[in-house]
Amino acid sequence: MSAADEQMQQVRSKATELLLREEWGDSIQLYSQLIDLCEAQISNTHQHPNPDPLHLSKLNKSLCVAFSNRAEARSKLQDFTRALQDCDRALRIEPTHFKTLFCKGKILLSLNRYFNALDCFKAALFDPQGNGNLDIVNGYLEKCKKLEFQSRTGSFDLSDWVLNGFKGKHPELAEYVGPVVVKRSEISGRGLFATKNLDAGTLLLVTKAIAIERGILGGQDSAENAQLVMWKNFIDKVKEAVTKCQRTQLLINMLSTGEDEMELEVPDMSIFRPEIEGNGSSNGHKLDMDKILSILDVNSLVEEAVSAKVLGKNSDFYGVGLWMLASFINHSCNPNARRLHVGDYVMVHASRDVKAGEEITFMYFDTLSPFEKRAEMSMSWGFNCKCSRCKFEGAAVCSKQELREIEIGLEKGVDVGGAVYRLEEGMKRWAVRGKGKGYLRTSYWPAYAEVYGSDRSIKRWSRRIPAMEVVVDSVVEVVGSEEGVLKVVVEGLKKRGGGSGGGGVVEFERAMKLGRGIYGKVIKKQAMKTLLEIGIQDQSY
Ligand SMILES: C[S@@+](CC[C@H](N)C(=O)[O-])C[C@H]1O[C@@H](n2cnc3c(N)ncnc32)[C@H](O)[C@@H]1O
Repeated sequence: MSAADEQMQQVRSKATELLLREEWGDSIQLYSQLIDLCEAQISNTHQHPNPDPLHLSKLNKSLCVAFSNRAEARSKLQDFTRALQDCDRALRIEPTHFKTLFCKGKILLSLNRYFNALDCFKAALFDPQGNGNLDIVNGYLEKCKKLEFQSRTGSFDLSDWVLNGFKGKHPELAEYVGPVVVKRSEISGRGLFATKNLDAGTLLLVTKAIAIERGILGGQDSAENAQLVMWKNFIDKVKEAVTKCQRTQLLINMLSTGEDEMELEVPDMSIFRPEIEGNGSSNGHKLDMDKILSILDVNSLVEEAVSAKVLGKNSDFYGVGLWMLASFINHSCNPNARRLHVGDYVMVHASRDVKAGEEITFMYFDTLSPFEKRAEMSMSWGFNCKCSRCKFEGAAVCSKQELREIEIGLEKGVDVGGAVYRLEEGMKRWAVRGKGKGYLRTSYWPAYAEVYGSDRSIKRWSRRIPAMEVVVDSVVEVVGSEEGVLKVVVEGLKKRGGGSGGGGVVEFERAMKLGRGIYGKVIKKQAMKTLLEIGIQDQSY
């Protein structure tokens, strides 16, 4: 054995040992050395007048395996762009190399490039080693097919998981871009718009977080600290994601920093489709950390644990993340969409019927509150809300003083029934009708909910204030389906002893429609029925 061969042998066995010990960073270094040694030897051999074909073939085999193993180590460190480059270099030497095809398939799958992943797993079956791993490869093939179908058609079904109380591993999801397009918005900068008429519950998009950080918050002081630590970790994760993937960097750079939004470019929808290949690594590009921090301030979302709330569990769970296409959705206090967090994915669906061309909006903060409170929350988000409801309530000068008095009364603990009555009478005097009435009822919904939830209040006020169903319908017209509203409807059904087969059939149907707006069509009708019936029976709901 030549000295060069011996040196290669030593580096190879050390690199393999590190790979087996899962010391990814160090094994990458050694495989890089091995690759250099192999390439130098191959080039030397080619310079020989009579190169030994057997030796050359062995060297090529070694080079292919070194690229393949370095790809595996890089993929473990989520450095997918460079891992894919290694896979391609290995496959140029040996196009059916099983281990490389398998590794490349798995990387493409985690990048949500289902169709390309499918091709890799299919090709892996042609390698003799593929036959030995038939079950595993077939398992991946099936998974790719399922996700590719979901991503193409938007057919998701979360019924079993939801009915199971959101326990256990969440279902596997594909990314999906539904009937939506990014366009210039009258609210601010760019926004997302419906490309066709949609009914409540229609799925609009499913997208995986660029980065996410979760934790459990303790009491007041420790909660603030925990939140700060989580925010720092989250920034580090985003930084890492941007460094490792140029596509991520390009996408993040398209997001708003909250300033000069009218100047921002309107992206083509193709950039949100995961099948579009990124172009190389982001090495050499300088990160503008100040810009990224502003982008995170403006676009990060806190996970809403809808599942926990609906089941009556109030957890200290907190999660913050960045989801790309969802970042183009503007806020409105008159929203028509909701988001549901499932694992690292966010699913956005219509929370009421939406017309083609209408802007898709969801709420960044609680909109079941009065104008002034919403204005404060909007300012803490760094903008002055320009939605239709805020424009209406901001301009309703005649009623402002009286509304303020109602609010102060509620803060001081006056009889809520009296406050609701005063508001309803006020709206008659101010000639507020239609949607305007819905806007104000929504702003004071917690007071209405308290009245409808209390037997004593209802007994006293029911003849002087509108029926619960009337108010629910007008509030839903404004904010779409909402958990707090559903809760009041379910409470009403409970009191009547109603279920799907009980007395309140119309009320049950109303609850079903609300449920669909909250969860979307990803929960099938029968499962929604069962979920509501559980809620009606559950004392803690
Ligand atoms: C997540 S981005 C939404 C997409 C953004 N319009 C864009 O062009 O990228 C959030 C930013 O959009 C603007 N925005 C969202 N909703 C708004 C609203 N209701 N009124 C005014 N500005 C809003 C604010 O500048 C906010 O910081």
